[in-house]
Amino acid sequence: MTDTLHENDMATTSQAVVLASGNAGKLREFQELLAPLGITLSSQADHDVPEVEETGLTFVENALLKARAASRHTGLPALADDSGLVVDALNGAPGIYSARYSGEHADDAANNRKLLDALRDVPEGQRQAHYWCALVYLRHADDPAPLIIQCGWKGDILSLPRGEGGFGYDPLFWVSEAGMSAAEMSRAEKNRLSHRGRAVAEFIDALKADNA
Ligand SMILES: O=c1nc[nH]c2c1ncn2[C@H]1C[C@H](O)[C@@H](COP(=O)(O)OP(=O)(O)OP(=O)(O)O)O1
Ligand SMILES: [Mg+2]
Repeated sequence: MTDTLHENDMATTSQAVVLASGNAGKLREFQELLAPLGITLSSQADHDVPEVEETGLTFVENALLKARAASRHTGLPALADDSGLVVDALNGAPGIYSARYSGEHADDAANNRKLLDALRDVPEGQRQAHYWCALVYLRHADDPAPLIIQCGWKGDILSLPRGEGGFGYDPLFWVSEAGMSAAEMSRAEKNRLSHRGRAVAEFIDALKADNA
């Protein structure tokens, strides 16, 4: 990701985009990741976008639903992220249900407890997982050719939480090449390695090509 602006970035500077998410952790990461581009990111809460039901069966379907609803409501281009944790030993659960794993209005702590419980009898060495991020950008609500980027991030599920940073399942997500959990990383380190950070880097390139 570049941190300087070039001439042909002008079309992307001061571009108003709505982030179709109600997740404060995601919003913070997106603001950090997109700040160098001069994109003015507002959250859907700023526009009173009603929450859309995530009825898709894949991350990408849900990201499309969220982006379309936010763009329709605001008249702005919309960026949505549908993401979650895919655990091999659980046949891919919690997957698209990651946010709702322990109930419809689940919080991160309850979801983490449920994950630890589900993996109680799964030994070290069999606790592989990956985060997945589907990023969708709609130029307008009826955009037939959205920008779609998907990235994963491999890790292992710990038996006890570690670290205070990040959000969601980060305290249980061990990244062996970094020797720490995602919640022990600096924000910059997580953004450099993570599913979302790398998807946003690819998105920035795609947006530049789109605006060129
Ligand atoms: O980097 C991450 N670090 C930790 N946990 C993460 C991460 N990325 C996704 N996750 C978890 C959080 C939530 O349990 C689910 C996302 O669910 P997802 O529906 O995409 O988001 P959400 O409902 O929290 O907000 P919204 O749909 O309004 O964007 O995956
Ligand atoms: Mg959601």
